Amino acid sequence: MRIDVLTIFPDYLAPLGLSLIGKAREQGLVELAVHDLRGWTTDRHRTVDDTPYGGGPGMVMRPEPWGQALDAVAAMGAPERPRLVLPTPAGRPFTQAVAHEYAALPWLVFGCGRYEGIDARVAEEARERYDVDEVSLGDYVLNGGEVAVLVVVEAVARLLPGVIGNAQSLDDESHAAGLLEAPAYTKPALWRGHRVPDVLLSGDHARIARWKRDEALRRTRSVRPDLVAALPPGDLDRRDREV
Ligand SMILES: Nc1ccc2ncsc2c1
Repeated sequence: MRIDVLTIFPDYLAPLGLSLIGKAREQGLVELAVHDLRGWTTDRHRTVDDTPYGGGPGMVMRPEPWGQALDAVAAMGAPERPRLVLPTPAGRPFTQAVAHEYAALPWLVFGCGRYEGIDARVAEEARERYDVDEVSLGDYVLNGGEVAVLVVVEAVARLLPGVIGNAQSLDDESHAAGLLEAPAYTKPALWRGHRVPDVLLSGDHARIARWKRDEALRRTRSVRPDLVAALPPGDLDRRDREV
């Protein structure tokens, strides 16, 4: 997978060179390039923002540098048509399903907005050369898209074959099968008066699997009933409904 990131704060993306993503890059599983948007400005002050039409507070990112930058990046991988991902509080929810969708793509280009956002014509015009996707990480607002890109890139890259050592762990984690994961425990069996549930020490794999399923259901019903309601009808058996 190729990943390009456009930002006015390239240093914000430095963590992508560490640990998991760093190894994925070393293994050639991910090819990452971070580009400074100011490289496509033409004035002495390298201006990327201006006052908003219609008034209001703050500044809006100018379309010209974005247009030039997106032209240049599209040309780097042509004739492939990349997915342009624009993190924004006004986007569709970024979920584990979207992470899997992205992980199946050959090329992601991320555009990091700042200020009050990017001139709306940039996303419109980019559709000529990109499949454009505005995504939200949740109902809160950051100062820019960079932190959101760090989250999305990690969520996607870890799904790529070979990036996670034990791929099986992807199957049991939260949201993998529409539920939150069961609580996890390790040694010691007794810690500050708190015992590990006996079933996990039983060695009875069928009972353990059932316990994990029950706990996942209980936890999901408690904090994310919306996820239980969204499960396909066939996913819950009669016993599940009794949990
Ligand atoms: N450009 C921008 C600004 C704020 C924000 N908050 C969550 S994603 C995002 C993206």
